[in-house]
Amino acid sequence: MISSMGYVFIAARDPQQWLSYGTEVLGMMQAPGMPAGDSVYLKIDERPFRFAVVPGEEDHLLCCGLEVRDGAALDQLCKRLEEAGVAFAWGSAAEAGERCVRRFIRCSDPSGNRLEIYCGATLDYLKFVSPQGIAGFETGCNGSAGFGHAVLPASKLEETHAFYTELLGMGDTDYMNFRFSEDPADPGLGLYFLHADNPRHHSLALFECENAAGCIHLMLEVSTVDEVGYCLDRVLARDIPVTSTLGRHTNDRMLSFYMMTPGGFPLEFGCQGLQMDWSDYTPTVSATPSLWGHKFAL
Ligand SMILES: Cc1ccc(O)c(O)c1CC[C@@H]1C(=O)CC[C@]2(C)C(=O)CC[C@@H]12
Ligand SMILES: [Fe+2]
Repeated sequence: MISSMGYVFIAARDPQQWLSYGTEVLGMMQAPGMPAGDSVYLKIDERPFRFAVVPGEEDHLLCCGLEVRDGAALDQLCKRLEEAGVAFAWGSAAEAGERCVRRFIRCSDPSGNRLEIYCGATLDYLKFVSPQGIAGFETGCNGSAGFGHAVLPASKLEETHAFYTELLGMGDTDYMNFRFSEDPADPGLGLYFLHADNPRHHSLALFECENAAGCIHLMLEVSTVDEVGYCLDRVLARDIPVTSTLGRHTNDRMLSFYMMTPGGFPLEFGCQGLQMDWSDYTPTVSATPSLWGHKFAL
């Protein structure tokens, strides 16, 4: 039912930090079609914006914007939330306008992650001109594959997984269990990878933990390995902490590295992620996160 991970709202003590980070390091574009003010809007494709950074008391992820295909899908989803007794509220017309969507609702998942679920996203078709010369980000036709993925903290892992799969209709892609100790009694920490109705291997992952920044990481995908390398050079030139070295993930074959953002959470920057066909897919359980590399510093 969810078609993609469309946008995020990020709270920042100083949104201007995100402007320089987003444009100079990530190669995103300051969104020309969005209001200039205290907030910073960053664009990577036909969508007016993908990251909205608004002034706040703390640096953290505010919410994820999940896209559904049309108004009927949104109404159907609301019915399911109502039947399940999940509280939600309609955004106002003015708020929908700010997001460049027709209609949206707000709700929270069982672990407290805030969501907006919307339909009717506007395509502004303003030419994407990367300040770092990136030809394009991988977001699918008209941005239908979303900006990338988000990994969210889920202290109530199983309940939260059920919320996204059974209520929102996302699909299981993969599961991993991380054991950080040798103790055989240690159950480890679970990580669910979930897909939306697009070819991206996962649009959302849920990691069994608490997290002050409200986000384990966000991911952006570019088209070539060179753009990943150029970005890594920009990161190193600015002494931005690399939270994981370059590596290739097992499950989605993404070649990526992770860096710290001004939001207090990392961002994964990668390429070559698998394009999946969900019509004939069996969810997997993976024993290891990476084929090579990805030495995590945190
Ligand atoms: C394993 C994996 C596959 C595909 C991805 O896009 C991806 O981000 C990951 C790694 C996710 C995960 C994380 O972000 C938090 C820290 C984790 C749990 C680790 O300590 C190893 C794998 C990491
Ligand atoms: Fe990731």
